[in-house]
This record gives sequence, C-alpha cells and structure tokens, in this order.
Amino acid sequence: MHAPENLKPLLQEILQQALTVNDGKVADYIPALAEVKADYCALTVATLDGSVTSVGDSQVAFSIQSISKIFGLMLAMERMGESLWERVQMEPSGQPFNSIVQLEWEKGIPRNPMINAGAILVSDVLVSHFSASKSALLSMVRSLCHRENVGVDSRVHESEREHGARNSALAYLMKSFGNIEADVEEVLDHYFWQCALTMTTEDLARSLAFLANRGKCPLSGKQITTHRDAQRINALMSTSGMYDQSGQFAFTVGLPAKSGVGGGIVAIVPDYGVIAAWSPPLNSFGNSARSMAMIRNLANRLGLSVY
Ligand SMILES: NC(=O)CC[C@H](N)C(=O)O
Repeated sequence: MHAPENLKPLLQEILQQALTVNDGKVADYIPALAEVKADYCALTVATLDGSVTSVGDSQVAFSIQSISKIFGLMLAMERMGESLWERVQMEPSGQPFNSIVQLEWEKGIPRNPMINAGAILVSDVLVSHFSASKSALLSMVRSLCHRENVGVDSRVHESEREHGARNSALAYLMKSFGNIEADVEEVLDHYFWQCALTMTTEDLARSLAFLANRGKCPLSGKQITTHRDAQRINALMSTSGMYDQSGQFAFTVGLPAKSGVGGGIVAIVPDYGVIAAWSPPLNSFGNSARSMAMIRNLANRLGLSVY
C-alpha cells in the first residue's frame, strides 16, 4: 500500500487534473447552495496510522448534504437493531435520489437509507427515539471528527425548508402508509437540519475512518460501531451511495462511497483509510463531477478497489 508520506505530490497532481474538468453545475434547487463558488476544490486522504494529507480547499467547511445520511443511519442502527430493516430496505433504487415513484408501489417502504426517502425515514426514527435528536447527532459528529465547533449552516437549513416540496411529498406519502411515526414537520425539520451540517474534507475523512477500520476509530481506539455494522454501512454505500450512478462507480472505482449535493464525496478504503473530495459542480446524477474524477484517479493510481 502507498506510504502516506508520499501522497502529497500525487494528490496535488490529481487536484490539478480535476480542475480541468468543467462539466457540471452547482446545485440550485436549494437557493443557498447556488451561492457557493464553483471553483472550490479539495482532496484529503486520512490513513489508519492517523496521518491526514490534504490539498486544495481542505480547510473550508461546506454543506455535507446527503453525506449526513451515514451519520443518521449510524444512530438509527444503534437504536433500532434489526427492526430498522422492517421499515427501510437494503436494495439499490436505480432511481434519482429524490424519486417518489417507487415509494408508492412499495407501500411507503424506502429502497435504502442512502436516498432521500430512506433518510427521512431514518430521521423519523431519530426524532421518535431521542428527546433531542439534533444534539444527539451533533455531539456524535463532533466527537467523531475531534472538532467541537462543527456546526450547521442555518441559511442552508432555512433555504431547504422553504424549497422542500419534494421531500415533504416523500414524507407525507410514507406517513399515509403508516411508516412515519412522529409529526411529519418535525421529521422534515430534522432531515433538513442534518443536511445543513458543515464540515471540511479533513473532518469527513477523520470522522469516517472507523468504517475503514472494522468499526473502531483509529485515533481514539474507541469502538464506534460493531465490525458487522461497519460492513453493513459500507455495503449500503457500495450499492446505493452514489444513487443511480452507484453501478458505474463500482465498475470504475470499486469503493464504498457517499455523495452529497454540496459537492462532497467520501470513499472508504477498508484497512487503509478514507478519501474525501469536494468541488461544488454536479453532474446530472447529483454527484460532483470533479470529486468523482479525483477519487477515481486516486483509486486507479493506488490500485484501491474492494473487488
Ligand atoms: N443528494 C443530496 O445531497 C440531497 C440532499 C438534499 N438536502 C435534498 O434533500 O434534496
């Protein structure tokens, strides 16, 4: 495996290459996200020996959006155990992340926790099982990335609430099938709030290192999830983390990954570390074009694939 001390020049080269990728468009269906500069670009690798190597805008915090689906899922798995899987499936959807069609055919049971319907269902579990679901999630995220001032962008939170018709439709449809227990508006507020968490690529890489390390945080030595749950989260990321581009990502990269419409993507390399990339312009699947290019090039250069 590539020694971490030699990574910097390689990351620099890959970042420069990615800056020549000019396809894609910054998300504008959430107006506050449309204001983010398109030329931000960052790449971080955190390895299990504790070293973190970064290039570009790795100190700039951005809206993690759907990457938060991993954090919500961790808490819901811990609270619900096996019974969670009666309310959300573990199959790829083959549909866009905010699609509604399957949800009616499948009686309000979302395809997986990595698409919006699944994460709204997970938000219902959190709102129903924690007296303060937002602070439970925030303190978990802060302790995972060892940074106490990780926060939430309240403008993004508000902006998404004001333009949340599609997510509201998903939540009310699930409620009509009896698959949402709490008050729908409270569930949506939690979901929008967690999407508005802001983190840097370094925070993301550090916080998810346990997924590459059989559930154990390599820095603190603390067991964050069981080994089995870490494997399950990685499996869901592999099959569904890049939405309806998950098959292509598995074919060309071969790592469990999760993207968000803020332009971030995290990829897990079991027994090695985490790659986190960020650049706002998105392709037609809602995945960052440059972040995908950076992770694909790095994985190919280092021969990193789980297959
Ligand atoms: N893919 C994403 O990052 C989607 C999250 C976004 N907050 C939404 O609900 O539409």
